[in-house]
Amino acid sequence: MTDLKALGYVKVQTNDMDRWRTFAFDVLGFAEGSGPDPDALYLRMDERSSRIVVVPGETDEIVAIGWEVRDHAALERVRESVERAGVAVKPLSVEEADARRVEEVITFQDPNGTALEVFHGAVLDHSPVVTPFGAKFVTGSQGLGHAVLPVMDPNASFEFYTDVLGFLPRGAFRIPTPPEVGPVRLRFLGINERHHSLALIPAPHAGAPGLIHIMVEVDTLDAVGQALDRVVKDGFSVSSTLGRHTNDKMISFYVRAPGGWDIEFGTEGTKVDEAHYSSEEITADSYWGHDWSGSEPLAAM
Ligand SMILES: Cc1ccc(O)c(O)c1CC[C@@H]1C(=O)CC[C@]2(C)C(=O)CC[C@@H]12
Ligand SMILES: [Fe+2]
Repeated sequence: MTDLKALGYVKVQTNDMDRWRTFAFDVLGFAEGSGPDPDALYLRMDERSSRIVVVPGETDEIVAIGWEVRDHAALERVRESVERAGVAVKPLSVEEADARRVEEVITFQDPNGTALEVFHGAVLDHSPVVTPFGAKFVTGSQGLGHAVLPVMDPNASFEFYTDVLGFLPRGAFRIPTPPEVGPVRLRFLGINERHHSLALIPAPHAGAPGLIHIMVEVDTLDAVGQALDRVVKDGFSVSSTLGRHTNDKMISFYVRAPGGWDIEFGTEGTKVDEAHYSSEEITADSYWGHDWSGSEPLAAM
């Protein structure tokens, strides 16, 4: 049983803040959130003050992934488990926790060098969530969505996330490769009813951007279609056309964010009942759609 409850927040940096501002608010339709850094963009989806934080930087890359636990006791259990695995854990200061709008937060690196944060006690913003095009994001106990990370050592990463952090395997997809390459499996991992909060894709190199995609879910197909219309109209690159995935049943499209990774924007994700679930291997990524042929190469691949 894992103490991690949900994907809480994601922080990324970019060298094109202006394009990101347009992308976040005018195209994808996030609400404007709040936070302490006047130079940052705070993307709001729900009663949290922000779910995605975009800060200026030299390079485009992931800064931190925030995983949520129930309370202080759960945070202590995670800290002990990570330390037992031989990984150094750093508690962040009260000021650093305040800046993240949480009560307490620790940080450590996953085997790929990605900075993870584990926190409890999110501070809520009770003002209405006013998204520019009226979209409603699906979050709550399912968290903000999912993150897909490139990993250089897939087995070490899978073992860390399952054995140390308690993620549950939620199936795999064997990526079609020539026989001489051997099996390459994209692995899905969950911690709540969302089919996957994390997926790991074997990739050749570490470093920027350290991210394949972030998925966010809205509550209607119309909101997905309307976002896709704005993506095309504003000249953002559609990495994958609309399609329905075979595992989480989500209807989504993928759009290239400034920085060489994608936002997956979807709806109709199924909910997993862990009491009756077994891990399965899908043999196609989608029932229909999801044509990647127009995609610019991912920076991580
Ligand atoms: C297969 C799948 C099921 C559910 C998801 O939410 C999901 O993101 C995926 C994987 C999509 C995946 C990708 O993001 C990068 C390029 C990939 C590896 C492909 O070339 C096929 C599947 C693609
Ligand atoms: Fe995805």
